[in-house]
Formats: sequence, C-alpha cells, structure tokens
Amino acid sequence: MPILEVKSVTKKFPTPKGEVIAVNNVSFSANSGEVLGILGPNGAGKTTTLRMIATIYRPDSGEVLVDGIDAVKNPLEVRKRIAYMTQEPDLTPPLSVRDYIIYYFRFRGFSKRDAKKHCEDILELFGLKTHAHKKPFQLSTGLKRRVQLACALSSDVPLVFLDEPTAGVDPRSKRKTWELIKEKLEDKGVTVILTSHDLYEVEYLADRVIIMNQGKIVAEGSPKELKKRFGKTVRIVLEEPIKNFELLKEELLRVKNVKDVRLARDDSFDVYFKSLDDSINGILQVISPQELKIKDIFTATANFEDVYLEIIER
Ligand SMILES: Nc1ncnc2c1ncn2[C@@H]1O[C@H](COP(=O)(O)OP(=O)(O)OP(=O)(O)O)[C@@H](O)[C@H]1O
Repeated sequence: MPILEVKSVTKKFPTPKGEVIAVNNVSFSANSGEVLGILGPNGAGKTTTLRMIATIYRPDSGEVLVDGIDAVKNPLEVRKRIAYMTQEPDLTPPLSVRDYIIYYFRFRGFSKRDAKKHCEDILELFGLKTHAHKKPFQLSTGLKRRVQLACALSSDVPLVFLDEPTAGVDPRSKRKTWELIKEKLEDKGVTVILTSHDLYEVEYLADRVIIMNQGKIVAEGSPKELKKRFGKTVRIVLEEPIKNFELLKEELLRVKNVKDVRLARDDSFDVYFKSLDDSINGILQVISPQELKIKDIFTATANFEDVYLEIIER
C-alpha cells in the first residue's frame, strides 16, 4: 500500500479579485522509501498541496490518506506520522541548537531522557556538535536549515516533507546537505516529499518527480524517464562558417522528429529531436547534398532544466 495517497484533491482560496483555484483535482501517490519531488513555478500549488497532506489546510474536495488514515477525519493520527521542514528560514522558538532539538523531540512526545539522548546522536550525525550552544542569531542560514533538516529526518516517522531544504544555502553546504539526506535515507524506508526550485537538487535526490503548473499535474516520471521522453540534442560542427543558416534550418525542420534547430556558433548548430531514440540519418541527408563538411558531431540527452522548462512552457 502506498504511504501517501492524494485522490482528486481541490483547494480554492477566496481573494478580493475572486476565487483562486490553488490545487485543481490533483491525484498522486508515494510509496514507502521513495523520494518524490514536486516541481513547478511560483504559484503552481506545491505548498498548498503539501499543507493539505500535512493537515494544515482542509481540501474543498477529494481525499488525502497517510498510511491509510484520512487526513480530514483523523488529522492528529496523520500528524504523528509526518515531519515537516518548512520554508521558514528561522528557528522558532529561539533556543540554543541543543535546546531547540530537545524541545522539538519533547514536542513530538519523546521522554526528557530519550529526547536528550536522541539530540546528542543528531548533533554528532549532522555535524552540529560544535554549534550546539549557539543561538539562532549566531547561525548562518545553512546551519539553521541543517538543524531543521536534522529534526525532520530524525523524527522516526514514515513521511517527511522537505519544502525547499536548501533555499538560501551556498553551493558547498548544499552538496553537504544532499549527502546527509541521501545517507540518512539509505536504510530507513522513509518517504520524502521534496519541493524545490533547484532542479539539480531534485534530479539528484528524487526517485520520481511530479511537475505542477496552475494547480494541475502536467508531467510525472523519474528524472531519467522525463529526460528520455523529451529528447536529445545533436551538435554539428562544420569545417567552415555556415553561409545561409536560415535556409539550412528550414530544410532540417522538415526532417522527421526534428523539433528545433538553433545556431550555436558561426560554424556549428544544434538540432533538437523529439525523442532519445530518433536517428540523425535524416539530418545527414540534408547536409550531404549541400557539400557542407562535418568536422564533429556530439550528441547529448536533454538536461533536466531543458525538460522542465519545455513542460512548463507548453
Ligand atoms: N492563503 C491563501 N490565500 C489566497 N490565495 C492563496 C493562499 N495560499 C496560496 N494562494 C494562491 O494559490 C496559488 C498556489 O499557491 P502555492 O503557495 O501553493 O504555490 P507554490 O507552488 O507553493 O509557489 P512557490 O513556489 O512560490 O512557493 C497561488 O496563486 C497563490 O497566490
């Protein structure tokens, strides 16, 4: 049974300009041990979806089940099964790192003794020991986020939400955070719902991705599958500068499954294919009669960012 089932869920908000449909008839599920990425531009409905699962918002229609438990009928039981690392970059209440972690686990129902013991393990595991005495104002954004992450990932619950876990964090600390997430998840069977605007982060961490736009799911699959579905690029480098690119482009666009042709430099151009399996024979047949001499050919699968932008722009 999936740990999370979201079934035909809709959420609307009243605004002075009329009703906004933040989430529009969305359905998906997440299996045990899976990292599910939710992607989408600002306002796509990601946070609203997360908040409905986390029992912060009540859906207008549809159903959310966590571990088989209905989030509307039994919110307290659902809350026991989830941990939520929110987008808020600060630690509230403003305690020392050690006290904050103990407070967090006391709040989650741990005894004082267990919370203290758990806290020392977490400080060690997440490299926070030397910062244990510091107050939030003495911590960098990256460290504050790491404390929040440590609490969420160590909560011993089946479902964890990471809402932009590395927003505002520098590239080196980001990488460290990703490694910590991977390490921590490896043998635990925890399901993670990850939202992020960092496509590299999602590609690195997520087993499967849902892309939302304007309240709806517009694509779903593993990052690898999505890249495969959305094609490859071939760069052709010629011996000499191209004299009439527009004419060449026109002819290449007539080749089966070529969706775009763009000039890269004066002697090279990129051909975008619809799918990974498309052959480049067709383009060679256009080039040969024109006596253009090919110096090099490189093929590359579309990168995840290209794929994402294409899905969103469609
Ligand atoms: N409490 C609210 N009241 C009114 N409208 C809201 C409320 N919360 C969200 N919305 C609207 O619902 C839509 C979806 O918002 P949501 O915050 O879920 O998007 P998001 O994908 O999480 O965006 P971001 O990437 O910016 O966090 C937006 O149009 C937003 O303005």
